[in-house]
This record gives sequence, structure tokens and C-alpha cells, in this order.
Amino acid sequence: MIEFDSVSHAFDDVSVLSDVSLSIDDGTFVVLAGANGSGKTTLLRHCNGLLSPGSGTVLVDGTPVEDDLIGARSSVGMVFQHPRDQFVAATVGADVAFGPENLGLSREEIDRRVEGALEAVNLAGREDDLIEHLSGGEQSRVAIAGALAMNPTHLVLDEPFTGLDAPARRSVLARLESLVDDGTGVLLATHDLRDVRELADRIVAMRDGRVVVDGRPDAALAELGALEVRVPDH
Ligand SMILES: Nc1ncnc2c1ncn2[C@@H]1O[C@H](COP(=O)(O)OP(=O)(O)OP(=O)(O)O)[C@@H](O)[C@H]1O
Repeated sequence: MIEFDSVSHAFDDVSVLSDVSLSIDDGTFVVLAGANGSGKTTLLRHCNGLLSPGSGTVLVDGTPVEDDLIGARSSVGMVFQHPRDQFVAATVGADVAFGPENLGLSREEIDRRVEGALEAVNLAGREDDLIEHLSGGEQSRVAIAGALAMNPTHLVLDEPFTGLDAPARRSVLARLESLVDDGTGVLLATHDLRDVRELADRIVAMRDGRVVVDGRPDAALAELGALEVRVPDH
């Protein structure tokens, strides 16, 4: 479980998160919604210690992140908004394999994970492609595959669907759904709820650094209109 306990954060004395309390249970899919600038990315960056709270605590499986940074970073898979900054290898296969290789897995297991992760993002068989030659959407999918290949206990994704076409979005969502069924906790930030409303167990919405809505999708969507979040028609 990932728990935010009264988390506040400020950049240069400007408050960006105010007293956020939230928990992501294992095996649940929680969607974090909110307008641009509402604090979603800042919140997510606390899950593996990229940011530390000014006050409050973030716990991963009961341990404060700052007490076991390595533990948090191994069990929380993160997919960031700008994948271009995250790549560590020139080719798709080498980049996706990088994390599993650092876990000391066998070559067969690494290859199996890379293959499965690329399949999940509709990039099966593209191991040898150069990342710099891929489109932005394809690069996003490689970043998602890199996180999936780690088999993390928790998965945190920041606007993962930017630049993805409909088949790729469906493929990623199907993999997320099966991971959740297998017990992974997923926290996914988006300002566009079209794709995720069906799958979400809960929708949490932020405004000005505060959680203003937290509930089951139908009830939460009914409250979201005032938050400049795109609400689907159906
Ligand atoms: N490193 C930083 N230094 C100063 N201010 C920052 C920094 N990172 C974010 N902010 C500010 O914090 C506020 C929240 O930003 P954040 O990126 O968390 O919002 P968001 O909900 O993820 O928005 P978006 O959907 O645009 O990514 C914004 O006002 C932003 O300008």
C-alpha cells in the first residue's frame, strides 16, 4: 500500500500540496485527476523519494519512503511525463532490459519480461529499434514498458497516454487491468478521464494542492464538473 499521511510540500515558500492524505491499496486502480498545476506530478514524485514532504509522511508498505529509499524505488514503478529524459540505452530492448538486468535476473527471465512488456504496449518485436528514431508516443510506450518489466508491486504513472493512439492506450489499459487483478496498486494521473473511468476503482481529484474529491467513479465524476477536468459523456 502507498499512503500519503497529511503531506504538504512547497517550492520556494509557495505551497503546492496542502495536507494530502490518501491511500492506494494493493489491487486497486486509483485515478488522480485535476487541472494543470493542481499538484498531481508533485504528489507522485513523493512516491519514491524524488521529493520529500515539507511535513507529513509518505509510506510504502508501511515504511516511510525516506527510511528505505532503495526499497521504495524497487517496489514503486514510476512512469514520468517526459520519457525522453529517462532513457538509459540507445535501443528499445536494451532500455527496457536495463531495470530487470539490475535485479540480477537470468537472461531468459530478462528476455521474457522485455518481450511481455513490449507486447503490452504494442511494440512487440521492436527490440532493435533506436529510441531516438521513435515518435513521442512510441517513446512513451517504451517508458511504460520499462516500468512494467520491473514487475513492481505498485505502479505510478503520470499522464501516460499523452501521444498514444487508441490501440496503444487500450493495450496499456488492458495490461494495467490485469496487473491490478493480480494485486498491483496503480496510481495514474491524468487530466482526461475518457479512457480510465471504466477501470478506476476510485477517482481522486486535486485542486490547488488539495484533495477535493475521493470516491467511486460515478460519485466522483458527479462532483468533478467544477474542476476543469474533462468528464466523459458516456
Ligand atoms: N520544481 C518546481 N519548482 C517550482 N514550482 C514548481 C516545481 N514543480 C512544480 N511547480 C509548481 O507546482 C504547481 C503544481 O505543479 P504540478 O506539476 O505538480 O501540477 P500538475 O497537476 O501535475 O500539472 P500538469 O497536469 O500541468 O502536469 C504548479 O504551480 C507548478 O508551477
